[in-house]
Amino acid sequence: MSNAIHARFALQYPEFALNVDLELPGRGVTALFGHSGSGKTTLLRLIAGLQRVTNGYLAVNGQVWQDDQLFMPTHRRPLGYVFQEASLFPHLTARENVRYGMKRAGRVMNQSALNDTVELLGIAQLLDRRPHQLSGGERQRVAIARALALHPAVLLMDEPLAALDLQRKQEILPYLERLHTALDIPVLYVSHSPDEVARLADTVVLLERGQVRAVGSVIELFSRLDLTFAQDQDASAILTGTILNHDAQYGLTRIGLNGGGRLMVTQLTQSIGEAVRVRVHARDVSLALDEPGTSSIVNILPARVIELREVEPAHVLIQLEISASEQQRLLARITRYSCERLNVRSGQAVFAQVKAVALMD
Ligand SMILES: Nc1ncnc2c1ncn2[C@@H]1O[C@H](COP(=O)(O)OP(=O)(O)OP(=O)(O)O)[C@@H](O)[C@H]1O
Repeated sequence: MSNAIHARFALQYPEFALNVDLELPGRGVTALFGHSGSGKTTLLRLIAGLQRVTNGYLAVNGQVWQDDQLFMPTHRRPLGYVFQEASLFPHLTARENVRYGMKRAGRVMNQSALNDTVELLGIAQLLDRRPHQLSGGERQRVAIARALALHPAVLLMDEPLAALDLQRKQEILPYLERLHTALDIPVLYVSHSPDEVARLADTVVLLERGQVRAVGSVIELFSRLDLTFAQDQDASAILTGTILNHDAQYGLTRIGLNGGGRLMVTQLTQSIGEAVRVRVHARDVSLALDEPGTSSIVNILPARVIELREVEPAHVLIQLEISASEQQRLLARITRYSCERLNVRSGQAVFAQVKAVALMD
């Protein structure tokens, strides 16, 4: 089902108004992204039924959870909710906490589904421990397993990494990354971190002051010059491709970009043919009008200038198209001086020189 969640809510606080009408996909991770106070948590709580407004409408997989006549209470909604801090029962082991989730669902999760969840979150070694014997990241993984044990129709996550330090975040991210491919239910993931969104999201809802500013694929929204992602110091674009080969002698991996073009990155562990997403920061991309000859930069991609925008007095952000058929876009951040010297204009054919590439999955 392409659009499995339909949510329409209007809410008015003395100093804040939320007004959304959203159709969201039935699979993959949808990030609810926005700055502090933009209404992310409020929207998640409305979907969970933890907060109630009149005239709201919510349907998940064709099942109405709220309309003018009906308001399904939270405990009857088939959803999993993961909070900023794992709210595990302190007197129960991790296994008992997960089983509690199953019992609450009123169903017995079959052993193989349970094993899959335990495997997905890598918690097999932790099942006999109590919450105080787990790190913050481990507790969150158990909390996610418990939420999944409810057999939810949707998994709601409210900044599940916010309470963790950087090291714990790094530990848990690979488990969260698996969610978009492993689960066949939608995940709504509240975040105010572009890094997390770039790594984890398939779809993004960008909220600004309680309004939906944009909805679309993470790839599309990151490369748009008019949105907050590109206006950030860490502006970046996301490219998709597959592993072509590894060069053990130089410790490099070659990636074939979807739609054409190649990128060389430091050696990866993925096998040949595997799909990967890479993130390229705008500050790591420079432009040349002619194909550069001898250069220490190995990644040079033919591109076409789509759009330019001044971001600060001294810099210009440029959106480049690498492949028209696959909608592969790059961002380049160059000085206004260089931009004028090269006389960069939209529609122009250029060469993008990519200094560094971060791999995401
Ligand atoms: N019960 C309430 N009464 C009045 N105002 C509220 C109430 N709850 C939230 N707000 C206001 O609504 C706005 C949105 O809050 P919300 O928690 O949804 O934002 P958020 O995007 O999740 O922010 P953060 O990233 O800081 O958690 C804020 O300005 C907040 O002060």
